[in-house]
Amino acid sequence: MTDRPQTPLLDRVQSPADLKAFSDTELERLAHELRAETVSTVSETGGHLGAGLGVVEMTVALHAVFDAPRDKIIWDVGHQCYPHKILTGRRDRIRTLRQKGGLSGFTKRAESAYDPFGAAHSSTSISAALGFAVARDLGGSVPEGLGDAIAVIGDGALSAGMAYEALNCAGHEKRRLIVILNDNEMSIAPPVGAMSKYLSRLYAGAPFQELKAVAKGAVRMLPPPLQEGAKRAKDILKHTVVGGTLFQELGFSYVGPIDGHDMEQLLAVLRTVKARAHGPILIHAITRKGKGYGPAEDAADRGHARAKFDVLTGKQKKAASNAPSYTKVFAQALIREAEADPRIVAVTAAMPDGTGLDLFAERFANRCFDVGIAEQHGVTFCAGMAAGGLRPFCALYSTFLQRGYDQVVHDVAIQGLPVRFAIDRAGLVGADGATHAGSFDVAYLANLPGFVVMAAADEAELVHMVATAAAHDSGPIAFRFPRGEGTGVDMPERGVPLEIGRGRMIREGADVAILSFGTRLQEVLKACEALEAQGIRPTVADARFAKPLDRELILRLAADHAALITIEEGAVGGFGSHVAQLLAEEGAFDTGLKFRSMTLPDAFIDQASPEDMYAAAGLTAADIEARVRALLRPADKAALRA
Ligand SMILES: Cc1ncc(C[n+]2csc(CCOP(=O)(O)OP(=O)(O)O)c2C)c(N)n1
Ligand SMILES: CC(=O)[C@@H](O)[C@H](O)COP(=O)(O)O
Ligand SMILES: [Mg+2]
Repeated sequence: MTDRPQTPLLDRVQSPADLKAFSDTELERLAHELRAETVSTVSETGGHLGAGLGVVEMTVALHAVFDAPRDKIIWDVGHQCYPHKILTGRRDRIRTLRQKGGLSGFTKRAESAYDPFGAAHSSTSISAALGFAVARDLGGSVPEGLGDAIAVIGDGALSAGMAYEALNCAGHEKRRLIVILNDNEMSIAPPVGAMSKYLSRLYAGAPFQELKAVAKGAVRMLPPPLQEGAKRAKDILKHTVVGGTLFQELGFSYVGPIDGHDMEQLLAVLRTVKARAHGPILIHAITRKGKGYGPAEDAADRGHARAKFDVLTGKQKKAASNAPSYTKVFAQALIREAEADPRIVAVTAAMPDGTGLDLFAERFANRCFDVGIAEQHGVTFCAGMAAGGLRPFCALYSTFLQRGYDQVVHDVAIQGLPVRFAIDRAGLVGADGATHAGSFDVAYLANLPGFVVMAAADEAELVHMVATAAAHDSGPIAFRFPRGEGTGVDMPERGVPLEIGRGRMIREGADVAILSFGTRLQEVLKACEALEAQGIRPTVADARFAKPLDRELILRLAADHAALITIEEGAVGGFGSHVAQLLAEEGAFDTGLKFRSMTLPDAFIDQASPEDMYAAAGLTAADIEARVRALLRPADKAALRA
């Protein structure tokens, strides 16, 4: 535990209502305390740091001016919500963030009435806020009441198509709706794209400088007509920026740019907007990611996410690694393939570090594309490049690929285009919890005609799968691998393409066959040791492919064993379901084969360590052992041995 900061004002806050009694000067001091409390918390828990530090003043000002939970404050992504959680009655549990049984690292409806809408994937806030605004206007009813709807969205999140769909609809609806654009000129990596440049231009000029200069007189900076009444609000708001803005063209009143760390200015703007605004209004606040904590502010990622760290130095407390991460192995394998094949290109959707494509970009700057938070575009962009004769690798987290599913079906699969999907963060990911679990990709890809779907059992297998994907030109292909370290196996210099649809035998036994798909293989092998000690001899195979299935291998396992168990790090409807379908079609059950499919349960699993999450999912070595024993009742075992 670190030395906790002194927080006399914060100590008086049980709920946002307590902020109403504070003077503006006290609110400013409260923000300092809240920032210190946030740093201290994340130093103990790890988690998302920089984004929360950047909205400390905004959080205080919003809660001081508006009346949550009646007013709905919707944080986009939710990774910046720790200060909000501290102010909304969760300070006593804040140091349980992202841990088993603790607070979620994101906003979550089940956790608090102050989290009116859950998030963790980006760019949903404006749509959700507009939904609340319509519910308010059309007589919807919720226990806390329905007041203002306020979306706080980052400049990075504003690169996603969904945000524009919402702005477009909100501008048309003309309902009172407040959107705060928290512009810190950062995504996780530096932001990309023309929109980002446009936002910079909006505040690069004189107006923001003027606002800064007169920060102390922020009320006066608001165009007088705003104070005069609603009928001229639109005009007033327009004057804080030179010329019209895209947002105005979309039907929003535009206020800004304002200094998102200047409490006086924030309070003045929010109070005026609250009192006067009609229709949709966008407040453009300029902030700095990591604000107020040197080691975060000075970091290239402005302290986006951190392991536990020392507050004084910012040094993170990371466990030493025993093996390279799957992500790095993927990136290096892709670089090797790309050295040999100039047609290989790679796409990331705002996650260059997370997907390892930062390494690829260092080597092949003009063959690597960061499209921003735009998974849908990223998928179709790859489809276009594939149609044009390139060999695109679309590197996405499993959970974010969900965003691009229609594009996968309509633009890639139906056209049979050879897009290579490198699916990182497959399976349960730990502290980010259910929103980030890579549970569904096998289920939603292996049902698509023409798709090849692979899962790596270890990092050497991953290298071969990268090579397999590079060589596969006849249609779409996907390979999945988990977050974190590999197993430490010997690594090949370069991958060798696998035969499509062929699994591999790991060990020959007799009593039961275990067919593994993905990295649960390590748990299977551990279970086998325990089973051997009890006189049970399992056969183990690594399926490698969920599609096409290795029919020959599976039918042989079924024929040679009384029982067959599949195991995977994916939801029901994935690999095991396809195996069951094959066995049923081939009549394997008619001859009495016992079959079980071990998958993730039909439930969303809350955050914990990956190990605890897999225990909750019933996919550990002990679970496998128990499943085998339950299947092979003593009578069966005796018969098998005879
Ligand atoms: C659909 C989706 N893609 C990718 C991510 C990963 N992600 C989380 S936060 C983030 C950056 C968001 O940038 P911004 O909205 O500007 O917020 P900031 O962190 O700068 O405050 C990204 C890419 C995500 N959460 N959701
Ligand atoms: C908020 C968000 O979506 C990302 O910051 C995510 O938490 C990154 O996850 P990894 O740590 O697995 O890269
Ligand atoms: Mg940002």
